[in-house]
Amino acid sequence: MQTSVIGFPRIGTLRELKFASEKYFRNEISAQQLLDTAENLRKIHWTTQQSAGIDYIPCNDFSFYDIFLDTAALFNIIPKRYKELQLPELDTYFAMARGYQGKSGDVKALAMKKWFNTNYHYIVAEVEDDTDIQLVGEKPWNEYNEAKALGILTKPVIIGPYTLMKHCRYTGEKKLADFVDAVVSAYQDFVKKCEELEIAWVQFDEPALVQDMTADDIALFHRLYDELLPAAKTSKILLQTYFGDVRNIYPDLIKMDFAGIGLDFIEGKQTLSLIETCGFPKKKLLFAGLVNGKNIWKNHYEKTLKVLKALQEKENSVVLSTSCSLLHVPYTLKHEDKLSQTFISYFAFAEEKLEELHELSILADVADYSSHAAYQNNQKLFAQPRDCYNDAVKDRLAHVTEADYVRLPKRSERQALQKKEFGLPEFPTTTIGSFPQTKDVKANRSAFRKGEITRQEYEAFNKQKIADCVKWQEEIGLDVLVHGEYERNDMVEYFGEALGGFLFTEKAWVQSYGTRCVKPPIIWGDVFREKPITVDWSVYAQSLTKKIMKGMLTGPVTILNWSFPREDISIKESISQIALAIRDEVLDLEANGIKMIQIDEAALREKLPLRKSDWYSEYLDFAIPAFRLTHSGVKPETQIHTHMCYSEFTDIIPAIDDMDADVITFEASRSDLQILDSLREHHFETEVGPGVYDIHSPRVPSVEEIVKALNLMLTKIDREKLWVNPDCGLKTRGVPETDASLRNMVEAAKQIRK
Ligand SMILES: Nc1nc2c(c(=O)[nH]1)N[C@@H](CNc1ccc(C(=O)N[C@@H](CCC(=O)N[C@@H](CCC(=O)N[C@@H](CCC(=O)O)C(=O)O)C(=O)O)C(=O)O)cc1)CN2
Ligand code: MET
Ligand SMILES: [Zn+2]
Repeated sequence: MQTSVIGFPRIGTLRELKFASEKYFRNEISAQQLLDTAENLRKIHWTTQQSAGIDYIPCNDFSFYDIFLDTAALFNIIPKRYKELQLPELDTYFAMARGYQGKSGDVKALAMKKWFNTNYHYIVAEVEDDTDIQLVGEKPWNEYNEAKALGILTKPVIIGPYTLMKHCRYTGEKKLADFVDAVVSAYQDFVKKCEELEIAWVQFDEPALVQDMTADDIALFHRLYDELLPAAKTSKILLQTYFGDVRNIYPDLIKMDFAGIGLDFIEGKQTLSLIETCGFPKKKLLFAGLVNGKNIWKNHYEKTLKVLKALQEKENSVVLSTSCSLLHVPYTLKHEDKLSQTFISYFAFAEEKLEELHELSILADVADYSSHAAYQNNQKLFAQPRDCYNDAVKDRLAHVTEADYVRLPKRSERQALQKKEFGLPEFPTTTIGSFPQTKDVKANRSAFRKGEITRQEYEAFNKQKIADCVKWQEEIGLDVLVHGEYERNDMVEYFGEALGGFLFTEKAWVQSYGTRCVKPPIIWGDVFREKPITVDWSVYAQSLTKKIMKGMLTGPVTILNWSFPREDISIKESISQIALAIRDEVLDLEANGIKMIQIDEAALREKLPLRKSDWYSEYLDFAIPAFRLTHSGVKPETQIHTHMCYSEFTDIIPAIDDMDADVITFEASRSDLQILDSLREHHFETEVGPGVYDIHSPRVPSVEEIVKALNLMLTKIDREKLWVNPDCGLKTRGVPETDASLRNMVEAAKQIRK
């Protein structure tokens, strides 16, 4: 059986691309040096896949920032304001991704959005009325030729026309429909170019097919491909889907002229039954996504082989594939020196998944695989009990009652009490929690980890940072302060390290956006809190100021969503366990004099199931109560804040209000402020701080700009409910821009109060 990889991590085993790109941004290396690093990485990634015996190796899955933006740029979808900067091609690209403030002008970055149900983010390309969509780039073929020179024949990957069109923003009068002809002809040119180079296979990624599709969507899909497919005469087109099943369009797909169709058998709940009921054409290749591209547990060979055998019995031509790009898992287990072999034996990262693909493809071809060592070893692993259960946790969860999910008194009463308690000015100013994670902060943590300094020295340094941060915030004139989160590497990894039941890794980085990576902890067993986690830091910070210090926690849904979850118990059970652990922390903070506590649920909206029909039954019905469980035990005067990274919750506003927080801050500055209309429409009760500026870019917002944003907000939100804050934490920012931005923000709040 042949094997295929949808996409491979591009950041490098040890994040070489991240470090090179950041050096380039700081003008420490030249563009050529960055390009060289990239070329070298691609070489390693291709040869690694080749030596693992992978048959369909992707190219053009490499990206300096994001593959969606790459596809847009390939087709000249570049807004005028970036072209007008007249920068070299690479810098125009980075200007779209990161914004640009310099000699050539001042433009914000394009919007960034989460990529389906992952913690990866793509850049939302903008189509303007006069955007002339056509093939202008060379990237896929440069990479193809680069691999070819190494003796490796690859399949170029691009975002397919349907997903591209559905995920672009149309900023002028013209709508999606007005660009269909241009898009078709641009993709036809793409295919032609592939044929000129005698490329055997081309992969069109169409994850948008796993979302609910209307009749219009299906018609659009036909419109695009019915004209495009005839252009492919010698090159074969693989229609690749992932993150779910394609139930709305499957019967159409199998009738269309694709040479191969890639389906997700991991998240696609109905994939198998679709094949069973509608069949799969014998003359097409079925790329069966059976090796999980999103989680890090070893593949259970017995289960996978059963599916493969069933597909083979029906005489399908099957290529074994990953369920999605391996971009979403870390690169390799090789550098995990501190995890014991027992733990390691349960995991497979990207490199190890190549091995799984290879082993499975061999087993699938033999009649009796059960006598093979690879199979037997795998069986042994899954047969032995894992040391991961904790009876006390199970018992506690069993005794949670309905009342534990309800905070009293009701919010409107609490809000009145809290107004008196805190005596804050109108439009209180605050931040989301983290302050710049400067070099010294990371170096201190790194030295502590390597055992170069003592715990006392490590903590003394962080305390000094906190003290400086408190002083800094007082000087800027912020109303509600934070301690700055200097002790945290990442908001989720930090709690993962502190909670029982979690494992953490050393080098298992996964790209989140651009050069930014996360190291998701692994939920190994039942989760519990051993001892207070954040209390000392918060109490210390509060002792330094008369102003209110917000305690800072991460909520259970986000901790779960940004970790690698267990596969042996339900997500709901894991989330509930984490909720109880966070509840203990909330109550300890309160008992130690912390009067405002923010429980971040940055990822709550992010993991909403891709199909609306699953939203409540499979998610919100337990995610929202889990959040309430964390804070229902506090006094009426204690103010509970939450923070969400995306404002795109128009369609679940009642659910968000139902979290029963007193205040919510969220990201609104990169998107339009439509959300505000919806909040009003739904009589949203929670006080709100829609971010007044974008922290994902180094650009400093002017006072006027913020005043304008606030004035607009005031047309939609009651004045006694509006907070003033950036749209997310400041950890990725530098000190100078943070200082300037926050001062402008406080000044803007003052002007508005007048
Ligand atoms: N988990 C998670 N998901 C999220 C977010 C988030 O904050 N967390 N935010 C949203 C946006 N995504 C983001 C993802 C990552 C970062 C981010 O800042 N990542 C940092 C890494 C943070 C971190 O853990 N840093 C480590 C340091 C790791 C490191 O590079 N160490 C060096 C050594 C450093 C030294 O000696 O100076 C090394 O290992 O080589 C630490 O502080 O301890 C980065 O990529 O630069 C920000 C936002 C959505 N998803
Ligand atoms: N409190 C966190 C911070 O400020 C929330 C971040 S949401 C990604 O960094
Ligand atoms: Zn955020």
